[in-house]
Formats: sequence, structure tokens, C-alpha cells
Amino acid sequence: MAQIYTHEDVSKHNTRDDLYMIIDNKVYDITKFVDEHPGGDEILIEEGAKDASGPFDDVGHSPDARQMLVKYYVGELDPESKPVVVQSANTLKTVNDGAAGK
Ligand code: HEM
Repeated sequence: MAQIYTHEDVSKHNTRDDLYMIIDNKVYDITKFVDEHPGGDEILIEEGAKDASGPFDDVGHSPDARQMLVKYYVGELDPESKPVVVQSANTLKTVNDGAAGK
């Protein structure tokens, strides 16, 4: 049996050192991939911890890119679970920078 994750479970893995991503109802632990992504680390941290199926498709990733996902698969998205508001590590940084300027 595959491990089942809710959106909330995935949302907790929202940093460079612990980053999950949902693509097409499957859950991936992409922590080790962040530094290897040809499209850069920032975008993964920004789109991570949630469902990134749309952005992933929009880029027109190659079949090779999709194949790479297999390596990072950790389980299935709970089809009953609802999306939650995710604060990505990037968003948190922006918020902190803003506060520091006050
Ligand atoms: C774990 C999931 C992902 C994997 C395995 C992955 C893999 C790759 C790979 C292999 C490439 C090189 C081009 C290609 O083969 O298609 C690439 C490029 C790119 N990826 Fe991803 N990607 C992932 C998620 C994302 C997400 C969520 C975004 C958000 C929009 C993104 C944005 C990009 C961009 C913009 C490029 C183009 C970089 C360039 O050619 O300058 N990727 N990705």
C-alpha cells in the first residue's frame, strides 16, 4: 500500500532542506533535487509544498524530466483532502525582509 498524504501533510515540507511537491496526484520528496534542477532552485521552493502540476506542465518539461520524478516518489495524494494556503520558504523570506526594514 502506498503512503497517503493530505495537502496539509505536504504543506509542512516547505523549505530547501525538506521540500515536497505534488504533481498529478502523486507526492514527491524533492529535497535532494533542489540543487540539481536545470530550471533553478528558487522556482522549486516557490512551487513546492503544494500541487505544482499546472506550473510543471506549463513549462513543457521533457519526457526525461517526467521520468526523473520516479526517483523522488514517496506516495499518493489523499483524493479527499483540500488544498491549504502554503507559505513557501521564499514567501517567508520576503515577509521577514519587509519587517526588518521597518
Ligand atoms: C520535481 C519536479 C521537477 C523536475 C524533475 C524538473 C526537471 C526539469 C528538467 C530535467 C529540466 C530541463 C529541461 C527538460 O528536460 O524539460 C527542467 C527545466 C525547467 N524547469 Fe523543471 N522540473 C521540476 C519542476 C519544475 C517546476 C514545478 C517548475 C515551475 C514552473 C519548473 C520550471 C522549470 C523551468 C522554468 C525550466 C527551464 C529552464 C531553462 O531551460 O532555462 N520545474 N526541469
